[in-house]
Amino acid sequence: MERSAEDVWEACLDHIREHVNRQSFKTWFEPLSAQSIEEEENLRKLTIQLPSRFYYEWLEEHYYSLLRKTVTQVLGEDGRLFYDIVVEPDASEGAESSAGARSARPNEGDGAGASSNAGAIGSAASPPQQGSSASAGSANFSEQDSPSESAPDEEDDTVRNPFAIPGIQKATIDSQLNSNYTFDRFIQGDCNRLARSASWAIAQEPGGTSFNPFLVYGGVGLGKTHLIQSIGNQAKETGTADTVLYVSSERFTTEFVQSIQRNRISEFSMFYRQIDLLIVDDVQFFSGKEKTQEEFFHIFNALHQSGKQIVLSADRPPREIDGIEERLLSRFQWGLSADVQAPGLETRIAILQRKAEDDQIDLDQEVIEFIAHNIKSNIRELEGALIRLLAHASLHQRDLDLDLAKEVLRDLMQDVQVNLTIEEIQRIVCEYFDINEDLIRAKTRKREVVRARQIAMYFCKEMTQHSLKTIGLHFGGRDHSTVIHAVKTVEDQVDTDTQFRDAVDQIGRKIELRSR
Ligand SMILES: Nc1ncnc2c1ncn2[C@@H]1O[C@H](COP(=O)(O)OP(=O)(O)OP(=O)(O)O)[C@@H](O)[C@H]1O
Repeated sequence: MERSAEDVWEACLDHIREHVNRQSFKTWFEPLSAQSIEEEENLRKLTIQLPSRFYYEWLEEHYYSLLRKTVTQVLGEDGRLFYDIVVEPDASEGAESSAGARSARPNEGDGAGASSNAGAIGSAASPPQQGSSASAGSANFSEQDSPSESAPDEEDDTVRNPFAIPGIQKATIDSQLNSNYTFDRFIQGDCNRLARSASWAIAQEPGGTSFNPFLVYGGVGLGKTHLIQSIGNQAKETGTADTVLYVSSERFTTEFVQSIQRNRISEFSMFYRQIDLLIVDDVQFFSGKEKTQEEFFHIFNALHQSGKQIVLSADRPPREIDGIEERLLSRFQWGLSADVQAPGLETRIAILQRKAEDDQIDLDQEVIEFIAHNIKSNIRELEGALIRLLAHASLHQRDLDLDLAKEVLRDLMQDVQVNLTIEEIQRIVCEYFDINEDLIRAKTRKREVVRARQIAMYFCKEMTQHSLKTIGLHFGGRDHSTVIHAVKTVEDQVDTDTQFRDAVDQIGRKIELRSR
């Protein structure tokens, strides 16, 4: 008799339960539910529902192999696991896109915070087959043997309204916001007080304060994206802005270039002029891109003149951003610029406590304090330490106690290469393969360039604390799923190809030597 989706997923859960600890199981697997089981093209496809995009990213990063093995065990070699991210409650429009998500072409409506999406895990030894997607948070993989990468941005031809939800006729704009980035989850401290207060004021009355534009600046992983997205989420929730859009400057640039290629500049420009609250992350990436700056300048003026709110972030004060035209730089400073700094001890403790609470992790205060005492530079590292601790506890079936924290942090300290930058890794990898560095940031899919790009992404993930998003951005605006795919491709090939493994080892040693 055919087994129902629930039965199949139950069998999967039984298998998973044996391989993770109780805490991890409760946190990451219990909230998932089976949606459907289908036979298609000789594949047995089990679809499960995930409560949020965050789950998708977490499962992909931490439990990919386990899920792959589980699906093989339960469904056989032809088994495939698909994800469907449940429509988030505030996204009423998402219901329509949810239905279309699994049949949509890759990257239709691509973007963080889309209300639905789906990804796939293949049970065979190869990386997952293509999962159709309506969100940047979804899987979107290419074949293992293919030299091409899965770079959703490159395949997207929906320039007309890049952020519209597919299937909806009127210009319903998907805000691209991550619903986890809220004020509620943002811990205030001396390091971010001004930026946080100004953000809150703006969210109450977008365009109605003198903080327009509002620019948040500061170093890596200090909460800029979280804060500026909180403004968008809050404004949407309380209805102070109808049309909110979050976009990275890299994504803006890519869409702009595509609109030129497709002769659709006026549509591009019209699209941005409809936004009531425009949030642009990492504006330093506009540096040196004259045409994009010009377009952004006009959009900025149009929005500002009609009282619309503009929120920006940068990794340094506006005056220090090179390669941006003076007229744009001066506009960046019209309103308010506020910095975020590295958090002090109390704030670090509060952040860890909050994270543990949100993720329902039982953590002793002494463990929290130990992490907070030892990880000082940025909040992403702090989160990284907590995640690592969870992963170790889960993988080695250990208690989350101080002893484990000490072991894990020692490893972490050894792993993090001091001052190692993404650019440095790109340079070393390109030198090794004797290719021009610009190529790995360009769109070329030549086999040798793709290989170098994937290896460089792999080392950026392994040896720096940058987020997948940031790594992707440094490789010509690729998104985080491309980085995940690159890392898996390299890991798989290291396992099967000794020549390739030697090359990766040698590059790893070169990076280590130069980064000390
Ligand atoms: N004050 C805070 N309270 C709670 N979580 C925070 C805070 N600041 C940052 N975080 C968390 O730290 C992580 C990194 O933050 P975020 O991505 O916003 O940093 P960023 O400054 O934009 O970094 P980058 O420059 O690399 O883009 C996120 O998961 C975010 O939720």
